[in-house]
Amino acid sequence: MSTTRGLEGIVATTSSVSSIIDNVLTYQGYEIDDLAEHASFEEVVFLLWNGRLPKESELENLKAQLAEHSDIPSEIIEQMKSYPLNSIHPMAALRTAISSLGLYDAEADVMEEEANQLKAIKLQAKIPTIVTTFSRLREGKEPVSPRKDLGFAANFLYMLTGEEPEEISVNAFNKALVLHADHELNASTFTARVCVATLSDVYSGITAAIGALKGPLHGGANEAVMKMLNEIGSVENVEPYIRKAIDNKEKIMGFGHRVYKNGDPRAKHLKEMSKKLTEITGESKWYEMSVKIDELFTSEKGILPNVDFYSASVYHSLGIDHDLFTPIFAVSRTSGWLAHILEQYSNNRLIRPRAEYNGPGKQVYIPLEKR
Ligand SMILES: CC(=O)SCCNC(=O)CCNC(=O)[C@H](O)C(C)(C)COP(=O)(O)OP(=O)(O)OC[C@H]1O[C@@H](n2cnc3c(N)ncnc32)[C@H](O)[C@@H]1OP(=O)(O)O
Ligand SMILES: O=C([O-])CC(=O)C(=O)O
Repeated sequence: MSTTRGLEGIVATTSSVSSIIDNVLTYQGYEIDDLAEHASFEEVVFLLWNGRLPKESELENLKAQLAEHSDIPSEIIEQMKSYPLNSIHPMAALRTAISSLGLYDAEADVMEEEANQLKAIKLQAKIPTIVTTFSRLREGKEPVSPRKDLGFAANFLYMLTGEEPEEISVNAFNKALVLHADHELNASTFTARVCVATLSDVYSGITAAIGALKGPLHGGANEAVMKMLNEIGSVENVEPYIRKAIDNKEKIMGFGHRVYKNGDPRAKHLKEMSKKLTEITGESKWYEMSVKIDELFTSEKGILPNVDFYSASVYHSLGIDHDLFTPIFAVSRTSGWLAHILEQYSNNRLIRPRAEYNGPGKQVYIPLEKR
């Protein structure tokens, strides 16, 4: 047996959900550049789950279903009120609340295809409400109920603030959701597939995936980028900060990728959005600092920014709390996780690789009193 650290380069499944070939990312054959430019998040959800773009009536139907299921059980709100609201990370709250949500779905363990499709709708519809409810509760405010007449992106921003968002914010947020929706066999998606391949339920799969996304080497990096930008504080401080980090062999968050060695195709869209939004907020420094970090780190190390790097200044410009960046990633990626979960069920086999043993040789048991 031979091993590959971190399963690098190992092809672990076939999938038609998304692909990364020659640095080009596609969802069901549609290039990300095209989708980022033209598609609504709801269209992308339909695409990922059905393998084709929706017709107008199909899109309306999906939107209506998402709106219909967007309220969360009052028990979940009550439970959230009992969380230690001001000391926990919203990703921990989200992981717990999604797991609890399964308790209130009488069909959680029903394995028929139709039941699983309905669970997918419910989860996609409710995850924004959970994230925004948590955010409101910890601010000591009443949760804002979802508005059935707003689209997915607008409704999220509305539930967060209680105010109808401006079109420019909705468009930017929609594009960010589209860009984060799926990404082949990334760590959290693989986690979801491993979980449901035991024929465990959809809620377990999404809960497991949230746990994997939370880490700073994966989805948690977007919040870590904003922390770094805050620490640096000004464009002048970029160079000494980054040079010191390079000398100390520290990681620069938001850079590097297991698959993309020539750059993440999503980053340019977020960079452009960061430029526009920071100009509007009058806080161009976040964009300028990001560009300077990018130029310096790329030229010194040849390591390029990933999706998490410029998304930090984008979300900050939308007025979103920094520790909600990763939950927002989860709101979008739930669509991809669900597509992969449904695909896994449709052609399932238990996922169970091997480990090469490197522990001690044969040992003889020594009774406790003689050790
Ligand atoms: C949505 C997402 O999940 S995108 C990724 C988000 N994560 C981050 O931004 C965290 C920072 N980046 C990283 O930690 C890594 O680049 C990962 C985890 C994304 C990819 O890891 P791997 O594929 O294992 O890359 P690996 O660690 O082998 O990197 C190769 C070399 O580049 C270095 N490197 C990679 N990324 C970085 C970075 N961000 N900062 C500094 N050095 C880095 C590694 O230290 C390693 O150097 P070495 O060969 O001298 O040991
Ligand atoms: O694919 C990966 O390893 C990480 C990533 O960029 C994502 O999940 O979007």
